[in-house]
Amino acid sequence: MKVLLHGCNGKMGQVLTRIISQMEDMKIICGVDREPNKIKNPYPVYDCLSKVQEDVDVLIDFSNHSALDSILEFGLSKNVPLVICTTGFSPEEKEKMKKASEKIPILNSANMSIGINLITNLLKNIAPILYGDFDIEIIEKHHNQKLDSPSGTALMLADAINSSLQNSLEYVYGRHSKTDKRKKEELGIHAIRGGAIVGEHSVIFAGAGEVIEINHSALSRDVFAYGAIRAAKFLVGKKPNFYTMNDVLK
Ligand SMILES: NC(=O)C1=CN([C@@H]2O[C@H](COP(=O)(O)OP(=O)(O)OC[C@H]3O[C@@H](n4cnc5c(N)ncnc54)[C@H](O)[C@@H]3O)[C@@H](O)[C@H]2O)C=CC1
Ligand SMILES: O=C(O)C1=N[C@H](C(=O)O)C[C@H](O)C1
Repeated sequence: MKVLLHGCNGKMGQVLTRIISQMEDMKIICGVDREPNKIKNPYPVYDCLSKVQEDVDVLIDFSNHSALDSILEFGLSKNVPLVICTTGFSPEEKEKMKKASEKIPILNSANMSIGINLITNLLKNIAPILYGDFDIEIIEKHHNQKLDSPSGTALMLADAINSSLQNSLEYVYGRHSKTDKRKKEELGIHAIRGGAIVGEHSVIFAGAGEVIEINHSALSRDVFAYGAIRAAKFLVGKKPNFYTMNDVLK
């Protein structure tokens, strides 16, 4: 399988470079990064997708939401499936992704780990049982280089809870300057940034007499890279559609 790695010189790009270099059934044919010369890679790196001439089977993206238009244009014009792992997309950008997936297979997930995707499903089952007696809050912690906040995963977990409650919740991002009491329909989302934290998410159900906390810690970035590789293998050969990690794990 021939891979184009978009965002190849970033933290995730370099983890994928290391892992795929040890694989026999996958090869990075070329990379794209807006800082193409930052790192010496064992494959050619271009500063934009329009310079790519190589034939590839799949594009894996860990870059920045601002690159979405060029990624969709590349996928649509060359009929290349896209595994989009970047976070921080606006609702309009997510809509563009879904529209493009009518023509090419696109897989998008804010978190490529098995654990977070299992928790997402679990939350859809337990939130309707607990809601009413329990207040729901999400806390996420990440390294000090992360650009988007709250994390894509925190939003994905919040959306899973909200969709199981007929989208009746109001997201409250932090509580700074708030002077009124918490309302039942609030879903608090809180972001912490520091050091080298890879990625930690807690969903808290706080009741009058007990607290349930569901935690996930990524111990290294390898877990996301292995998920992206699994997603790429899943996506090649699939019909045009919008896929998530749930489809991969089914
Ligand atoms: N879905 C998942 O499981 C995971 C998603 N992520 C997301 O992946 C993205 C990248 O994460 P990191 O590797 O930690 O970030 P990073 O900042 O270390 O790397 C991003 C790379 O993309 C490049 N880049 C930025 N804008 C670009 C553009 N317009 N065109 C081409 N290249 C561009 C940068 O030069 C950099 O080398 C973030 O959005 C992050 O939240 C990160 C880890 C796991
Ligand atoms: O930027 C990161 O590092 C991560 N980003 C993703 C997110 O925004 O949820 C996933 C993971 O937690 C690491």
